Amino acid sequence: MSFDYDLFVIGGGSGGVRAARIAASQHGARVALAEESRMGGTCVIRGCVPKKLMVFASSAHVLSAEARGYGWPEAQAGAFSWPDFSEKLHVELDRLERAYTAGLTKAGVEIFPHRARLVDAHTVELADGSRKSAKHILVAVGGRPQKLDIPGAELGLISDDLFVMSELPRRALIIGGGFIACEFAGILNGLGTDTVQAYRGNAVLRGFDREGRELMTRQLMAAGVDLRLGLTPTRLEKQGERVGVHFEDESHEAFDAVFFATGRAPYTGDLGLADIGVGLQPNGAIEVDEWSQTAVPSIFAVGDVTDRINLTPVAIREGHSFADTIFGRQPRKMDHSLVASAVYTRPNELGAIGLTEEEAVARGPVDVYATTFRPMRSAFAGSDSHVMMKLIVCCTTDKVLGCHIFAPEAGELIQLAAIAITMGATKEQFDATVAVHPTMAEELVTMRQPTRRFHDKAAATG
Ligand SMILES: Cc1cc2nc3c(=O)[nH]c(=O)nc-3n(C[C@H](O)[C@H](O)[C@H](O)COP(=O)(O)OP(=O)(O)OC[C@H]3O[C@@H](n4cnc5c(N)ncnc54)[C@H](O)[C@@H]3O)c2cc1C
Ligand SMILES: NC(=O)c1ccc[n+]([C@@H]2O[C@H](COP(=O)([O-])OP(=O)(O)OC[C@H]3O[C@@H](n4cnc5c(N)ncnc54)[C@H](O)[C@@H]3O)[C@@H](O)[C@H]2O)c1
Repeated sequence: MSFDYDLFVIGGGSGGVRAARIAASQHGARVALAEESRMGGTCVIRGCVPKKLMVFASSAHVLSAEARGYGWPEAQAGAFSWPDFSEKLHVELDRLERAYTAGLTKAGVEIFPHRARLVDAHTVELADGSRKSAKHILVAVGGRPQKLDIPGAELGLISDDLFVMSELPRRALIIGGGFIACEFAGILNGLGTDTVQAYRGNAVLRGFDREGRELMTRQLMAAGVDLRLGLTPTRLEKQGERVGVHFEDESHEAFDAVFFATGRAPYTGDLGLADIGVGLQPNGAIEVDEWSQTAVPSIFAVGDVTDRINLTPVAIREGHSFADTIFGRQPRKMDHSLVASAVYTRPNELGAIGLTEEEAVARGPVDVYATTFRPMRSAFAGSDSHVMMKLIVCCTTDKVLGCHIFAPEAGELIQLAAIAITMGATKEQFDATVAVHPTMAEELVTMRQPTRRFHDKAAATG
């Protein structure tokens, strides 16, 4: 049977672009890709990249406060110009979008600027009505932000909206306590918006190490975010130009903008997947095996649409592994067992890899090496900001099972710790590493005595 292409990719985001480019340029496959919106997807256009640039923009007050502590009494951030920043931001995103498109074109990938859906195991239909056949189809359509199912939810915004606002809200509510809620609360607060964050739990960032969560919760409050724990909105209503919000505790307040940061869901509606036998989970995620293959052998899926670990480097690695396996005769699986991540806030970020203390203790036996301290950098400047370095060590193998860092640039630090931990480094090897002094991260190689020992699993968990 002959096909128009060897591979048709649906979705030009992190996973789809990488798979298409590698299949075409390194393995000589005939590849086409459909993208319904902008090339680059969530990470480049409405996620990691604009978010991180906004984190940098929002750091000015923290930096100027530190400068005052270091003998620059007049250091002030001054007024922030959203129009200036926004114009520059969009020039940069346009440049990146062009670079992604050029990379694919150079690799020989044919691009269709349309929405695509599946017709059968080897055929996709584009929004212009044309149909294309392919030996393999890769679904890499990502996810979409989810609002809460409450009356008036249509008055609320989602993360995509932050990057295209014509002006910054004077007073904003962010609903949620996950990655996006914490990063957005930090950004808006840092840019001068009066920011309220409502989270239903008792410490933000569920799933992260408990101590890190508590430090992040305190940091958000200390930075000026009005973080309200144990609170959920029940209804939104129009209140003139503003949005009125009713909460569970029967309180009511008005905001210029309300952002739902309440999770994302795989974007599989109306793709025709179930009709052709592709298995879906209740939340719409495509079911795949360890090779990212669906129940239909010619159809594969990578990235957020599979709801495994929803991070850009994971989508990229899954897409790359798929292309090498299918077109390069180099079978490679993505290993999801050790993936580092970071939450980008100021002054400290939270970086993590591997088991949290709570997960490790439940498995036992483990030793925990942890230190929380005021580093000389913030102490000298007169700030009360505390950092944390933590290693979780298996008592049987001496392997470092987890590392948690709450510190300035923790994203950068955890990236380096992740190399050693992915290589299977032991605590003895961490200890054998000579410190770099004076740094905060030297604590990772100088903690000699366990802070807590959990040798009896029953006692530890009981
Ligand atoms: C605000 C925010 C901040 C983030 N920050 C980080 C971070 O700092 N670090 C990190 O690692 N991750 C971050 N993420 C997560 C990261 O962006 C995603 O994990 C990553 O983009 C997933 O890549 P993907 O290829 O699966 O999907 P996407 O990048 O979402 O790409 C899917 C593409 O498919 C297109 N598409 C969808 N349906 C169709 C269709 N039917 N036909 C044609 N095209 C279609 C979409 O338009 C989109 O371009 C962030 C996410 C958000 C929302
Ligand atoms: N720095 C990063 O790497 C980064 C940044 C942003 C996003 N991301 C990725 O994007 C994904 C989506 O981010 P997110 O912050 O939207 O999701 P999330 O899963 O991290 O957080 C969702 C939040 O919404 C709350 N929530 C969910 N349902 C609720 C309900 N019914 N009532 C009240 N609260 C509710 C949850 O308690 C949680 O605090 C992340 O999981 C992550 O994989 C990564």
